[in-house]
Amino acid sequence: MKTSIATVSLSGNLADKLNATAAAGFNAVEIFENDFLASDLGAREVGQMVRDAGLEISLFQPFRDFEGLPEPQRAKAFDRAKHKFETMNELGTDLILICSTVSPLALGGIDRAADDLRELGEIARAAGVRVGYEALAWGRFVSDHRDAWEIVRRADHPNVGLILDSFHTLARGIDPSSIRSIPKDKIFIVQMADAPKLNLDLLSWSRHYRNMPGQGDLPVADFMAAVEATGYDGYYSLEIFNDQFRAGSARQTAVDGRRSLFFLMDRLKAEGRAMNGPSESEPLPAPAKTTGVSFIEFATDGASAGALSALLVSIGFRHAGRHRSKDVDLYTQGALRVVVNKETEGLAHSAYVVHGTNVCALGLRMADAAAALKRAEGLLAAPFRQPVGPGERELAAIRGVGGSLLYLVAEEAALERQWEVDFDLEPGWNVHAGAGLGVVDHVAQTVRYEDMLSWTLFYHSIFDLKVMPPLEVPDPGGLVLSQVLENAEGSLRVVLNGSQSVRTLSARFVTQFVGPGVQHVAFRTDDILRTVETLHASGVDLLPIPQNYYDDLDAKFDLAPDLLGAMRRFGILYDRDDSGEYFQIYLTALNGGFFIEIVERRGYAGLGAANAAIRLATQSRFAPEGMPTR
Ligand SMILES: O=C(O)c1ccc(O)c(O)c1
Ligand SMILES: [Mg+2]
Repeated sequence: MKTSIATVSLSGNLADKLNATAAAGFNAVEIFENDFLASDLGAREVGQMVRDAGLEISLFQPFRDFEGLPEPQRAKAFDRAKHKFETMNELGTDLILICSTVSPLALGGIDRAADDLRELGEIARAAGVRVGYEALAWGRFVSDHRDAWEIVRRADHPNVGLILDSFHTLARGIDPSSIRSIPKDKIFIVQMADAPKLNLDLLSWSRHYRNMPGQGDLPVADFMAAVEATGYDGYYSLEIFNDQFRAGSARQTAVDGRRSLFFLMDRLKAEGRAMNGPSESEPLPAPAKTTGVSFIEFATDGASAGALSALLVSIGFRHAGRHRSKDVDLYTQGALRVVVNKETEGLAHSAYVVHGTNVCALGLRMADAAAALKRAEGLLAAPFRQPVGPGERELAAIRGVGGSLLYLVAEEAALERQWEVDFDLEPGWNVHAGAGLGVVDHVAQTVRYEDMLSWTLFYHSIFDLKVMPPLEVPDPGGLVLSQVLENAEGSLRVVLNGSQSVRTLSARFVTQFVGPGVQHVAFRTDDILRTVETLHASGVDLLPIPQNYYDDLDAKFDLAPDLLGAMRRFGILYDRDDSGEYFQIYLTALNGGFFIEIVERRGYAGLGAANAAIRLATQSRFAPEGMPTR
């Protein structure tokens, strides 16, 4: 697959955009005219800069309001086009995009447009360039690729072809299978974009809310499958008008873009819907089948480790062993494995220096870690290796949120004897029931708002995680966008939170305290009342929940008085739906804002969204020192 991206999709100046495009490994770039006009380099120099970056120019665009004009505007439009053809020769590209006219002066008629394009095709031929015609979804006379194709067909000129853009076709609900019968040689380039379903006029929707294929709600896979059915082997070029991307990191957006194209193409290959030409690689291993969190690793130092281990012990963990060669301790409870790393070098230490005490790594358990690593690398994740001592296990790892690590732990490696290899363990280290916490229920990572789509794509493309409908949760300081990703069994749930407001707890965690990373971990118990009583006895500070909440629960659900009484006393939150019942408690946050949640599920599949606003309001009242509430 040949990949390309339009400069309009990326932030920064032209040099930033080209560097980001090249670094992400694209073959080519579409030069948006404004990016060229705003550059202080001439066309030849820009062309040279593109080639020096190892890229080609797939397209120069857009050229507006060309077809169907009466004289004298018609002659003027042809003159304008001739001038652009000269610029194209200097840039070193042979393809220009003409988008369907929105001019109030233009006259309709398929043949009139076809005649104009044929005449332009002759001029283009003389200039050694080609023109591609695209139907804008809001075009005045032409707003459907089928009409654009009919015009191109009637123009019947080798230098005139069609440009397809998934947004314009899919946003209007046009069936993409109409593409299948278009001869591939007449498709000059294919532009790819997705978008979330919104009730907005087509133009505003397109100019502000496009996103990478797979990040939105349009059937982009069906569109691409239809293009593949023609045998098309030209560029797939991302053209993403998005306000967040324009403000975000060009490098990140470019990587996301290429990842999204690979992800989509890989899905088509797996479904037998891709062309699979001779130069195409094999499909990647299937999305990694996960089975849960194997371990959690904290980075800390000698001075801060005391508070962390006291917290762990207070909720039922016990110190289970010391690493044989590193300043690393293991804490266990049920099947939970928590690693506390106080090393003074290596990644954990850098993570501590930059972020303070924080979760620097997560071990994800999966059926086939080697295949997962191959898939992750194929989807442009950054692999990570660090030195291991003699005889110690080496786990595959990739970089995740905030530079933290995701260890890809094969089921066999998650078995207990592996801990015995690396650690000097206490007798009975793995049979400690503690306060009844057994497994990790979910892990919540707070990220910058503008990175929400990026991390969603990261998890969704590499692992077998479904993207649940995003939620907006009110915090007293603003809204928090919350995105859950989970596997079919519910054994791995990752929550991504991000907030545009600067005053929410999430935003302050990212900007003032830890930075992007794990803000909370939820452990699961089979008996919330027993767990909460154990915690109470060991003096754990639980987040007190307002009594109003319980009055409301009482009115809403028919709860046994004893149970409701215990919930009131300890601050247990509750939810019930068709799937079952859910109980949650929160510990007050550590300095820096990291906190622990404990849940019990009785069949329940959700994450207690109905309680999130109460919890956030209470947390912001009880924000620890170092986390000012204003
Ligand atoms: O929004 C526009 O005007 C515009 C311009 C060029 C394109 O290729 C496109 O898809 C949209
Ligand atoms: Mg387009």
